[in-house]
Amino acid sequence: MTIEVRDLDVALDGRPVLAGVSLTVPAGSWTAVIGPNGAGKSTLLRAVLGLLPCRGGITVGGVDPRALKPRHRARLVAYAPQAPNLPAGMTVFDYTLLGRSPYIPHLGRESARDRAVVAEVLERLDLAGLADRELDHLSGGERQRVVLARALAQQTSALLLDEPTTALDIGHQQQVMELIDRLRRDDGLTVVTTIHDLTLAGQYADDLVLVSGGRVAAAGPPRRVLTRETVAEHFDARVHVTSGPGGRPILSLERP
Ligand SMILES: Nc1ncnc2c1ncn2[C@@H]1O[C@H](COP(=O)(O)OP(=O)(O)OP(=O)(O)O)[C@@H](O)[C@H]1O
Repeated sequence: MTIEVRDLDVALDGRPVLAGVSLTVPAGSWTAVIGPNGAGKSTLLRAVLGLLPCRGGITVGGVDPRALKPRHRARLVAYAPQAPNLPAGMTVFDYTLLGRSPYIPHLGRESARDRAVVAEVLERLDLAGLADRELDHLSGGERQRVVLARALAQQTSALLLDEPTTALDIGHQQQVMELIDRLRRDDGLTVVTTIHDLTLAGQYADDLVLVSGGRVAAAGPPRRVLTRETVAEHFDARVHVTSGPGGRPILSLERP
């Protein structure tokens, strides 16, 4: 399911946040949106979801999500926000089951299949042992995986993930990135993630889109986008870039 954004303008509180943003994410591919703090990355994901008033073209699988009712939109594209509100007292299983809401009839109950999908997702995310735990009794990294679990339980063809790895230790970072990669290969998912770890972004994504000051400053394969000069210009950081496996760039900070 291809995601297309054309000449997107978003203003929040009367202030332009994104201007003239265009990008294409081919079906079954993974694009990472990178950029400095406040550049507009999360705003871009929320606009693609149809959650923000904006000007410009947006289609997911040829459909404009802004034209859909929330229930139908949630069957088209799933979203894991950076800092969601997690209801205290709710269990991991029940929270993940919320991802099945778009499939449960009004005034109806979840089916055995809905519960089986949730159990499978929890298993894949190494959360099965925490299924009965309340959300406010989880670590930050566990909470982050539960938010991802809810999005995966929606079983959409397009997945938007805002900073899916920030609170995770290195093992769980790798596990989550490998899982996302496997899902898109096995199930043909189209994935867009924002991510701050540039090396991690470059290791996994097919394409990077660098958003800076609300505009697309660079886009393309990681080795073209992640250059020493680009990182210096847009992040004000000094890095050394080497070529890793498959020519993918590996960045290390250089002390001034
Ligand atoms: N509801 C809002 N009203 C007004 N301004 C907002 C609102 N939400 C975000 N902004 C502003 O829009 C800009 C872009 O924010 P956004 O969260 O998209 O950035 P980001 O690139 O995701 O940043 P970070 O890397 O820090 O998460 C920021 O200047 C932010 O202060």
